Amino acid sequence: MCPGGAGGARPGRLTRVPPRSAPVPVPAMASKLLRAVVLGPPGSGKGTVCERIARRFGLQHLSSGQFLRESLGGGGEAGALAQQYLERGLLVPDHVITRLMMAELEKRREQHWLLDGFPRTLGQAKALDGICQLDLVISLNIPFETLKDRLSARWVHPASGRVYNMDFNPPHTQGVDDLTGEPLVQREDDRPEAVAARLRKYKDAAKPVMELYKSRGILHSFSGTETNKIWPYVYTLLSSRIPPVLPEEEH
Ligand SMILES: Nc1ncnc2c1ncn2[C@@H]1O[C@H](COP(=O)(O)OP(=O)(O)OP(=O)(O)O)[C@@H](O)[C@H]1O
Ligand SMILES: Nc1nc2c(ncn2[C@@H]2O[C@H](COP(=O)(O)OP(=O)(O)O)[C@@H](O)[C@H]2O)c(=O)[nH]1
Repeated sequence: MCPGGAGGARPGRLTRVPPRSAPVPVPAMASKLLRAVVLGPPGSGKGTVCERIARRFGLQHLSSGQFLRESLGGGGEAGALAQQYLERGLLVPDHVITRLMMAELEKRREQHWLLDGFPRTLGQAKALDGICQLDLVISLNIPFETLKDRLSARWVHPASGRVYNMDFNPPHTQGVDDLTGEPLVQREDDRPEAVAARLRKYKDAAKPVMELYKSRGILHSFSGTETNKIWPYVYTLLSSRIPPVLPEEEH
């Protein structure tokens, strides 16, 4: 049974993940809790799209990468294990990320949520199946050249996960995080030579996950080179499932 699901009913880029302690307004008419996933290769705009969805529709944006980064400093077992993998740009083992995500989802039984970065393998998708029936899976298909360009222009604020792009959403002051004033960095694995290998690995792992969700009729794919052009379609899809809390026009 999906955490938060009642009986048989099926029930957070500029700021990559909204503050999870902040109350999220949920419209009174939303009777079922929405369980959604955004899939896509590195640089496809998952974080950007998730942040928009989270704000417009009052969903919690749950980023596996962000949870992992937060767990690193905690001195826990999951953090220590994960660190070795993150440092090498490898996927952490399924049982580590699955345990972490299940614990986070358990805390959010009563909220609408949207997963970013999880599940990434068939094993993870099956673990998610064990606790939850997904309503919606959004897949972002972006050409390789576009991904490479975006990632080489991506700058991040490591502590918060906030993401900027020198063309698309530059920081107010170059090289500095808007909220904290701390320096922005480029990720090692965003270099063009590293990107090709990451994309290959992504495809291999994601293919069976996509096939699974396609076979269930819950996969919705969006192709293009610009998030702003894809966004209205994503907005329309979400609007058919859950009432917006903010109008579409406000980015
Ligand atoms: N579902 C997952 N399974 C295994 N490892 C994960 C998972 N999610 C995140 N990680 C680990 O955390 C790291 C950071 O994840 P994050 O999603 O922030 O960035 P990414 O995987 O490099 O992709 P993107 O460029 O799309 O943001 C990954 O490189 C990987 O080591
Ligand atoms: N030029 C451009 N950059 C974009 C667009 N959409 C997202 N970005 C940027 O591309 C990079 C990757 O986006 P992100 O949301 O981090 O993708 P993710 O890796 O899939 O989570 C970030 O620097 C974004 O700011 C777009 O339509 N055009």
